[in-house]
Amino acid sequence: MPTWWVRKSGKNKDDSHLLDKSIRRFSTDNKSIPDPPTPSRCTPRCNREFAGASCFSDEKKCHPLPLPSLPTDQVNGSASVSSVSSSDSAEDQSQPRGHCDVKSNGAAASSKAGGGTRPTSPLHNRVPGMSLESSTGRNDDGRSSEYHPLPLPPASPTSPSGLPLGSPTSPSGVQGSWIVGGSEASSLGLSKWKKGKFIGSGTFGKVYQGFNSEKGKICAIKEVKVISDDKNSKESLKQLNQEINVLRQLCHPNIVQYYGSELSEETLSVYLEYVSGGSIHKLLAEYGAFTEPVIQNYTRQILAGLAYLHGRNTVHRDIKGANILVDPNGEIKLADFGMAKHVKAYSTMLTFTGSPYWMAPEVVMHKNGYTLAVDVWSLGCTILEMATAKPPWSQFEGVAAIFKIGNSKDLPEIPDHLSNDAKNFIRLCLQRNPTVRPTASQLLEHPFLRVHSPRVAATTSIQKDACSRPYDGICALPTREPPYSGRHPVFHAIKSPSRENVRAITSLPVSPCSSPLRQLGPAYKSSFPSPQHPSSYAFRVQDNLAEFPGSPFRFKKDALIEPSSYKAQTPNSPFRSRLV
Ligand SMILES: Nc1ncnc2c1ncn2[C@@H]1O[C@H](COP(=O)(O)OP(=O)(O)OP(=O)(O)O)[C@@H](O)[C@H]1O
Repeated sequence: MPTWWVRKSGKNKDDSHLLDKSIRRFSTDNKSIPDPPTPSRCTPRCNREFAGASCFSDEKKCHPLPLPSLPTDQVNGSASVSSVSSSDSAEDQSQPRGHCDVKSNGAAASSKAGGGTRPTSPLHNRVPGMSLESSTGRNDDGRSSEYHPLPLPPASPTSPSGLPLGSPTSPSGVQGSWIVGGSEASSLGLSKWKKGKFIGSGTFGKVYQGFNSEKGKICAIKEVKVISDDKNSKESLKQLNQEINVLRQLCHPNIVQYYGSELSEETLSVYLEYVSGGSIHKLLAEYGAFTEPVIQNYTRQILAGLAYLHGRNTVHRDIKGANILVDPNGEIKLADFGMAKHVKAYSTMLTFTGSPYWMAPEVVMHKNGYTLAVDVWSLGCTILEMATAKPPWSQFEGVAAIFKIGNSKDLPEIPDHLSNDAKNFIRLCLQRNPTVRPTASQLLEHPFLRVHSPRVAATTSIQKDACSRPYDGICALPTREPPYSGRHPVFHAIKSPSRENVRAITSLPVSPCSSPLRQLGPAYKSSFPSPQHPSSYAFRVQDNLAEFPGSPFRFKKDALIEPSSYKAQTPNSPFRSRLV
């Protein structure tokens, strides 16, 4: 057994001075007024953007936002509509799930599997100065990103040569209406994807089911409204754009597949693989805590997705039950990449991002930034969530929990009924020193994930083979020994990055997550409420600051947020706040 399996948690220096420092940053004149408990969804996140690190403090780094309702003459000659969307070729879309052709440069793949030339994706009508990718029309890594893959359904026979100018946009919000962006349908200004039933809302938009009436395929459409001069809309668009930029480069059976995106006058829509089982969070709320074999199976798949993600130097930063979807076969799909970020070499990520209860100590303490290891901590928390149907530290209110995470040596309670392997696994994930936390790839070898049942092994094997198309010409997926074999998983062409020395791929600005959209009314609430936290409460911000009663933590009002929109971060109070 590798030594790190049995390594005790790294000795934790007394970090109270750091926390004190954090606390001292908060002003003391506060008059917070507790709100009544909120029944809203349990997706609390925090975001602390430090001066200089904030997206808003460095506009150049920000993704330009779509400019809604532009005069028609600005729209690249368009007669009436600014529509930014694109298409993967039919080839891409015709692949079964998992056969993806991920394009890192935004360009259509140049050749078919058979060697022929495949139709390229359309160049979109681009609004001057407006890009889904960046202000320069390039990704931050300098690669051109002139267009997105079109949201064509899998198995779509043809690819469009371009979107028509002046495509009519369907009225958003009308169920069953057509959405601009299809292939042949482009001549009609119609998409093959039809917006269907409402699935749920997140902080930054609503999710609908989409249906392709030609192929009978189903997708999920994540949609954000484009509202001129609306800060919330701007924030949501940034967040979704961030998600697009990360997701479009990923292809893994345990990561929700990106199909394409589209910007119309009214909405930014992202087309995603539809995962019908809902989130782990939802399953826990409906059916209660999972048994150990289920936890084991899900954990293995979460780790496979994470190992792939980390192999691309990308950190998810919001791993938790609500962001992990389960399909009817029990396949896990990591979702909600709005917080995800590529890790830069030697860079320190100082954004305070994530959901408090799942947040790693180094994020809370903002010690020298943080790395891929934050996802491993959150995984440990998610395992506890699966085992107890509650987030870890749930006996504490939001800031008290943050205090506990950041300034104590305590571990969250680990249920006694779990096996020793499971307990050991959790403890490894929850080591306070991130440098001794095992990587996702290493954890795949842990005895806890050893497959005892040949059925589970077969399932895992099928999943691994499913996504066999290369990324950038290199197969980035595990194709040899499955991780449960007890040997180190082999990820072709992926080097597990050293946490201290990760190569920069690109760095995309992370939108602050303090969007008030989390606090808004029913329209923004998920159709599936989180289980009530026993000690939940909300609070209101007065002036610029708010604090939890009896807590030294204070939250500065986000520049973009109306004071009344703040809520406390409890497991069922979905707020993101910027700590200063
Ligand atoms: N690809 C998908 N397939 C099926 N359902 C999905 C998909 N993506 C999201 N959903 C569901 O849509 C709802 C909203 O998801 P979304 O990712 O926008 O927000 P969230 O993760 O629930 O919350 P937040 O963004 O605040 O963290 C959730 O109920 C989620 O389970």
